Amino acid sequence: MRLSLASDSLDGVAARLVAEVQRRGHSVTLYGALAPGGRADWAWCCSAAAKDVSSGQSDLAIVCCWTGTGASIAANKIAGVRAALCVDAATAAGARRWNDANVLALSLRLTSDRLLEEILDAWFAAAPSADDEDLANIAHLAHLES
Ligand SMILES: O=C(CO)[C@H](O)[C@H](O)COP(=O)(O)O
Repeated sequence: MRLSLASDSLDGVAARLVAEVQRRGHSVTLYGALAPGGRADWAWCCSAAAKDVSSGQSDLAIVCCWTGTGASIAANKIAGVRAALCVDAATAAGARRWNDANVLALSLRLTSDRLLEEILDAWFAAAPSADDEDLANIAHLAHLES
């Protein structure tokens, strides 16, 4: 898959994130502190990664900041984006399955190297649900956005 990755700093697991995503065979487009030269503030770099998903340039995005909150808020401002701040593997799997989340937001403060691997494994393994109830929820999000 094509992934856009953004982080406002190289603290914590940000650098490892790039390697872990590539190790899983995905191509990456980098923003913020992951791509020196670009604007690294969380509102800018995380929304830029989310715009790639909205435009179809990327399949998914992963956005990071110290808390993960700014990253998720910025991404969720972009049309068609459903960003989920995940702190463990079960939450990441649920976000993909029930929320059809197309952007994963991570906290650099909370996410250890081990946790990163677990979250990414769960995130990539899970697929959006085809249940009517789940699809209705996602459709309602689109309605709220329109
Ligand atoms: O968590 C964040 C936003 O939600 C940012 O990573 C945090 O505000 C960055 O702070 P600083 O630029 O002082 O390192």
